[in-house]
Amino acid sequence: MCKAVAQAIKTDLIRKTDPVGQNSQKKPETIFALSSGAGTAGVAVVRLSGAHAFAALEALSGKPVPEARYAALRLLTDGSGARLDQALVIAFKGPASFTGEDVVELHLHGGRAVVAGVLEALDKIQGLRPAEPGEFSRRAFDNQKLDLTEAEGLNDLIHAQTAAQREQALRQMDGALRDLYEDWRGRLVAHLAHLEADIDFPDEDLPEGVAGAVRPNILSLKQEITQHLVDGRRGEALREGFRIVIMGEPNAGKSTLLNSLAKSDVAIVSDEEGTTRDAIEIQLDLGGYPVRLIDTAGVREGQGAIEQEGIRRALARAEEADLRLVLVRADDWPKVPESMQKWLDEKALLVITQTDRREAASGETMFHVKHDELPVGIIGAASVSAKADHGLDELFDTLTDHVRDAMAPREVPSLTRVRHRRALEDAVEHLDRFDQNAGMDAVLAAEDVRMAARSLGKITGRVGVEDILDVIFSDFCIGK
Ligand SMILES: Nc1nc2c(c(=O)[nH]1)N(C=O)[C@@H](CNc1ccc(C(=O)N[C@@H](CCC(=O)O)C(=O)O)cc1)CN2
Ligand SMILES: Nc1nc2c(ncn2[C@@H]2O[C@H](COP(=O)(O)OP(=O)(O)OP(=O)(O)O)[C@@H](O)[C@H]2O)c(=O)[nH]1
Ligand SMILES: [Mg+2]
Repeated sequence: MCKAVAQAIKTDLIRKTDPVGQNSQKKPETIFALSSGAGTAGVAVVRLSGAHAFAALEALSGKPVPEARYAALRLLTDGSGARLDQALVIAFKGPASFTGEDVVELHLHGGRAVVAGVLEALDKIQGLRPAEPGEFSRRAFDNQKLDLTEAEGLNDLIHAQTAAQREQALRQMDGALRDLYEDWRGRLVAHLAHLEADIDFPDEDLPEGVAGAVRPNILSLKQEITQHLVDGRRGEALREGFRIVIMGEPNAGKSTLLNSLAKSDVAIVSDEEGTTRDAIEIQLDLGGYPVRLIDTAGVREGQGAIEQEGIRRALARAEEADLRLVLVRADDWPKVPESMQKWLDEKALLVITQTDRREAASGETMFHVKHDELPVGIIGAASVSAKADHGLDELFDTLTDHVRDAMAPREVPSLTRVRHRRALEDAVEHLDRFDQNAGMDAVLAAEDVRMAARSLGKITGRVGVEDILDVIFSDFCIGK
């Protein structure tokens, strides 16, 4: 019975670790799309990929395809002979191309009529059709030019807004995450081979069985994965933007601070309490790191349904913040409003606002926060006056330092996506189960390791991902 199970596991392992692409049977159609950005530019690039790409170029140019990977100037005309453009064209012979198929690039003049005319002419050619979003990258994946982490890195690079995002995306495209996850998977598969051999041919010299012997190795691997999981969201924050939420009572000066940091008049400011209702989000680049700065409704006992909903949203944003700026008016300090006390924790920076008013009222020349008045456990404190333009540069620098600390790359590449996080959590769960089964049931223990290896394989796309591929690639732009 055991042998049958072991055989089944082995067969499954071999089948499931087959790269997905090799199972795709039918010849894909030839696709085309505008691959350069939307809007008029000097040059626009239309890309074709598939078996009919070269024939299509011959049809448009009326000439033989130029030598692979050499640019050539060609007059393009449509089926009725109307001139479309004097274009630079390049052919890439598969498999030495981005997709692994025959690829043609048409470098056109960027005008609307040129691009539209060429796309229309291509659409009329037999065997060609417009590409779906991400379809070029999907083909590169199917032809093993990219694994999923590299494809996701490519998509991140296209959307990178800051230097640090670009750096992280390039690192992922270089295969940094693939190497890390494949290394872990490879080690699990090696352990699995031993476990399965032991099921077939038990080793009488090892009373605990092989499961007992490989247990320490597997547990230390689990430890490595767990360590990677608790990196404080740094890679994800870098991809999505680090969320800084401004919160406080009405009239604390939240919207004023947002406008100061944004250096732009984004949010309405007034001395009426409850001015801001919707959360207002802006994007900042702090030292190359992407930040989403969010102004929220002042927290108090809400006056009416709309304000109450605003406050509910404010608290929801505060909950998911990476950093909270908790604003307290200098006039109130050192009293902290009841509603803000619970938010002064290890994710909070206390910001004392409107110091000019307190100085005017008390005659203090320079307002200072006394160290022993600060709540324990918070990140730090700052004091500002928007009116006197005081402390804002310092706050800006403090935020930049904090954001850099939170997102700067480390030696080991960071986790960048929830999809990867879920798969790694699954793997850890299976390894926990292995730990429980190891001394008791060799067959179950082997199965747990196999499942953990499968979870890791899903990240790079080695196994069992057919169902999620459409979701992943449809997130890409058309032409990519
Ligand atoms: N004009 C143009 N520029 C572009 C792209 C493109 O597709 N076209 N790229 C699109 O993303 C990026 C470059 N990426 C590319 C990646 C691989 C191959 C390629 O031909 N690979 C072959 C040969 C490799 C080699 O010669 O070293 C292969 O992998 O076999 C081409 C472009 C950025 N710039
Ligand atoms: N003197 C002085 N007044 C300020 C300062 N910052 C903000 N104010 C004033 O304080 C009032 C409230 O400012 P807002 O920025 O609208 O306050 P808020 O926290 O966004 O208020 P709500 O949106 O109602 O929750 C406005 O009249 C501002 O002009 C400051 O540094 N000094
Ligand atoms: Mg406001």
